[in-house]
Amino acid sequence: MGELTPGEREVRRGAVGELGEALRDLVDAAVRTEVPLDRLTEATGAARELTALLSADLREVHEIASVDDPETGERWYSPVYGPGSPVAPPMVVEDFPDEGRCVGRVTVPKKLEGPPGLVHGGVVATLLDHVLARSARGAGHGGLTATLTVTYRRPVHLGVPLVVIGQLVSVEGRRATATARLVAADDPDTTLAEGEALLVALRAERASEVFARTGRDVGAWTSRS
Ligand SMILES: CCCCCCCCCC(=O)SCCNC(=O)CCNC(=O)[C@H](O)C(C)(C)COP(=O)(O)OP(=O)(O)OC[C@H]1O[C@@H](n2cnc3c(N)ncnc32)[C@H](O)[C@@H]1OP(=O)(O)O
Repeated sequence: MGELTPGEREVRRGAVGELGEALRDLVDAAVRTEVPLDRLTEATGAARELTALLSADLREVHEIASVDDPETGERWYSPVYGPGSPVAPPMVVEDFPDEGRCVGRVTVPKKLEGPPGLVHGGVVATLLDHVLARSARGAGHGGLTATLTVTYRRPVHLGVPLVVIGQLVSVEGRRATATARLVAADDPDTTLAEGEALLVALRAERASEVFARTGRDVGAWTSRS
């Protein structure tokens, strides 16, 4: 699909979000179902039909979605916040660029379980990584995560509203550092997990190489975004 007009993009974003929500419901049912074997077989056939329907026109793996905005870095299929992603929890993020801060709200579903009833540790790291990079990005210091330290202080439960706060701490040339906390919405004083990251902005020529296969100008990952 070629580039969309702003109006077309808005309409398609709405449809992508609706499909994403339906697929998240499907994934939730798939990981919680205890229906008999014949129902599982029937569902497998229906899932394969749905795959064929969507596969009639697919992007290449490096291609950026027509609903995305590569300049701002907004990704409609982000595994963290993408409205179209079946695997995203999804997290809803509010940006406070003047304060170098962003605040994510998320309730982690069954599909992202680690120990029984608890959020997988890699998912906790992913949520923290997102707000760490995003707090810097929002303040104009786009970059890739070079180091990420996660401290798991308390078990994080599935199905509980969580708040994840990212805060840009310092910027020195192409390097930025940020810190993040994850808390339960109803107990904001108890830290469940915390993160610290070094984010390094790509040099412009390196960004051109890294993102060459997307065929687009991806400005959001350099310090000039
Ligand atoms: C709106 C939506 C917001 C979305 C947010 C999404 C968040 C997603 C975040 C991610 O998942 S990013 C993906 C995971 N990360 C990567 O794939 C990064 C892979 N690593 C690299 O590409 C390079 O190693 C890296 C860009 C991090 C650094 O390579 P460079 O060649 O640009 O670094 P260079 O060697 O020139 O070093 C630049 C500076 O950073 C420092 N540095 C680099 N890596 C470091 C490191 N690992 N530890 C400490 N310092 C480091 C280095 O010392 C130097 O400091 P100085 O400027 O003071 O000399």
